[in-house]
Amino acid sequence: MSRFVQTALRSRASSSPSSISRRSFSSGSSHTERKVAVLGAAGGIGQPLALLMKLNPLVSKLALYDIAGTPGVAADVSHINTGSEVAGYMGEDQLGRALEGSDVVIIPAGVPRKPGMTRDDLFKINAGIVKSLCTAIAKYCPNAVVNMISNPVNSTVPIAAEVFKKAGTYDEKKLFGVTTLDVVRAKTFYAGKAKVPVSGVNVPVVGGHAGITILPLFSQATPKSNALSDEDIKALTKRTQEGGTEVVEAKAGKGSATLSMAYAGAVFADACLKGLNGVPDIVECSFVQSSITELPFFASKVRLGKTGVEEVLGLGPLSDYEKEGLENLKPELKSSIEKGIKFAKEN
Ligand SMILES: NC(=O)C1=CN([C@@H]2O[C@H](COP(=O)(O)OP(=O)(O)OC[C@H]3O[C@@H](n4cnc5c(N)ncnc54)[C@H](O)[C@@H]3O)[C@@H](O)[C@H]2O)C=CC1
Ligand SMILES: O=C([O-])CC(=O)C(=O)O
Repeated sequence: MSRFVQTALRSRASSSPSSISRRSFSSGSSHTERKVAVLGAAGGIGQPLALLMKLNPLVSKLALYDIAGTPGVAADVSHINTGSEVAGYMGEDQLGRALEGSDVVIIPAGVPRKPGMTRDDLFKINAGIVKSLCTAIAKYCPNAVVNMISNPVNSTVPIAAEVFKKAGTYDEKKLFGVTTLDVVRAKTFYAGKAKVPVSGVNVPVVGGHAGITILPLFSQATPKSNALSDEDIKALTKRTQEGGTEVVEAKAGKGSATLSMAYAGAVFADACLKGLNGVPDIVECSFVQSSITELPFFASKVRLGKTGVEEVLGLGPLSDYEKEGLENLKPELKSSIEKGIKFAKEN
């Protein structure tokens, strides 16, 4: 079992981060030392996410953990001449050291979907993986901000909350389900249909992260477009809700979104780091503990700050179509949340 070879590769380039990285993940104080750990770092999401975090000037230490494959990924990423120090950790006996001192822990560990599966079909395997990783987080870096990518997010976030509660370390301000890919897709699809430059587009996406629980609020999209009919909005909503399935089917058995997810995960982690560093007015959508509906967890816009969630923002005015979508998603989201809580309580 423990033939795990430790690999701690350290590279600290003396040069400052490249201009590319500065453009990609901008501003904020880059002087605060921040450690980011990626759990599942050798996977389809983990590898490009490790690359993008290595390009982020706000990161000073990058810990790459997986049950296999991290020595190669860490060696590779560590040669990039940006300022952060990279270390690879492999196997459970090295998890503690990977986590110690982390400010942000990103979790893309677990199995992805194949065609014909729902995200909930991943519960059986991923629930246990998330539970054990969160148990270690509670022990080794209880104050870290946690970015949960592993599916089904609608259940894995409640599992994490229960694990932290049991350990006495739960801080609802520090637990985030990463729903940024839904926003990324909504922006791209809206810009394409409305024929506006995507760089200026914003679309809030609320609810959860599976099928109809993903509710893009195109009525609040900016810039406003008068070119879109009700039918266009319905089609954009459906495409956003099924964006993950579109990729799963296109990959035809070779997994789900990895590159766009790594991008989305890097955008969200960058926002968390900026918030921690005191950069004002950082707002992103995320699946968090919430009281804006009757459900205990809900995705909406949140303001990020020095302690994590500074404010959970309300839903704002909804169109009739969105109001209907909101009511329709609640039963499924409620049952996914309850499934996660039940699992964590019984295991
Ligand atoms: N939140 C979101 O928007 C999205 C979530 N996902 C989810 O992200 C997860 C990962 O997807 P991929 O990277 O494509 O899968 P993958 O199979 O390519 O990579 C998963 C990695 O997790 C590792 N792993 C398994 N058990 C582990 C453990 N106990 N500790 C640490 N690492 C462990 C594996 O060794 C593997 O390297 C899936 O659950 C997928 O559904 C995927 C896309 C979007
Ligand atoms: O669809 C999947 O299984 C992966 C995922 O969450 C996404 O791409 O949004």
